[in-house]
Amino acid sequence: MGFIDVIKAKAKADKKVIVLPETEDKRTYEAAEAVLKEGTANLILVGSKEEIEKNGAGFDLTGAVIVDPATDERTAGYIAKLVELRQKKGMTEEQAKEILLTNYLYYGVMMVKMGDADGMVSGACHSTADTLRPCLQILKTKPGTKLVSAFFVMVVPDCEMGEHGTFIFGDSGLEQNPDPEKLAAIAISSAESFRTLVGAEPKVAMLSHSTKGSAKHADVDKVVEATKIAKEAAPELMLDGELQLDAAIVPEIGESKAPGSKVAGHANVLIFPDLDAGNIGYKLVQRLAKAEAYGPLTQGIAKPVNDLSRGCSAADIEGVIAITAVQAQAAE
Ligand SMILES: CC(C)(COP(=O)(O)OP(=O)(O)OC[C@H]1O[C@@H](n2cnc3c(N)ncnc32)[C@H](O)[C@@H]1OP(=O)(O)O)[C@@H](O)C(=O)NCCC(=O)NCCS
Ligand SMILES: CC(=O)OP(=O)(O)O
Repeated sequence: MGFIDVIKAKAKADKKVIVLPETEDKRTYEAAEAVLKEGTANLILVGSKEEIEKNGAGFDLTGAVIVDPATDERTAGYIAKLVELRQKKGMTEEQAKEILLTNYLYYGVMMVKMGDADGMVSGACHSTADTLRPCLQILKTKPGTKLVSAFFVMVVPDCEMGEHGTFIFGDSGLEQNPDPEKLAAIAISSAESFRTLVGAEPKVAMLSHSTKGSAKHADVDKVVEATKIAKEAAPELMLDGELQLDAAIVPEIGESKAPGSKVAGHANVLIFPDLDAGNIGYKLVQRLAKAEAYGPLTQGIAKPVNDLSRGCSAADIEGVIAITAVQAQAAE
């Protein structure tokens, strides 16, 4: 079985409730129909009942629960809770009401916060900033974590590198220019995500345009420092840097450029030095190597809420729903 089939089987074994707030997008219904048919999750669709009936016409949504914020009896409680959570940021009751009645992403996040759903998937027709901001503001980081970051699971066809073609790319979605401490935190979280989702031992490469001092620049120094911090914080983790991409994943190049490294040539978790590299890198592999790309998935957050690219397909949404359900199982 491939990566996503294993994830779907896990999701089915202990079904979770996932919220889909993008009820204006046809791909949401296409994905919802497939998820309900396969039984990977129970679904809540958030939006105006009339709009959902109109936009979802022609799809079999049997079993999906429709939640209309304008009429749902929980809305008043969500408004009060949002005010309580964001009062220090100046949020008034009128503002909270306006947000929750008009922005279904905020409503979906409040359903997760209040325990009325186990996770949320959004981002097919909203930018990453608009998708993740409500999660960061309302759900916050999970205990023991200071940083939320984002990663992709990449499944490259006909590839023996990584974990038989499966990799995690981090951060490819959220932290724009992480300093060494943040880069180290992204690496450690990405290793944990790899264990949870791929079920294999992570081998983490801290990527750079330099391998073991072959180039000199402040950008290289940042990755060297991040590698040092990560090794100190997680000495048991197989992690090395700074490594160029070829040295990280091609065994013979790893051996020649970084002899003696346990990670070089065998990395399955790739940590990019900044979001430019991470976001461009995942899209290159997705589009040119025709890899499956699931994400941006979040890590370090209190409850699972995951993003999508606006370029995603319904099958990508279906995959991310199953992954979100498995993250919810793991968080229990
Ligand atoms: C996600 C993002 C929107 C957050 O930044 P922002 O909108 O400027 O929001 P703020 O900095 O005001 O942060 C909002 C809240 O989230 C928190 N936060 C922001 N980044 C965080 C992180 N990485 N981890 C934990 N909390 C974070 C802040 O502390 C703040 O909390 P508060 O409001 O309770 O004080 C921003 O990092 C971003 O735009 N990232 C790039 C996304 C993108 O375009 N990706 C490319 C496509 S995938
Ligand atoms: C992940 C990502 O790049 O998202 P989008 O394509 O929506 O900007």
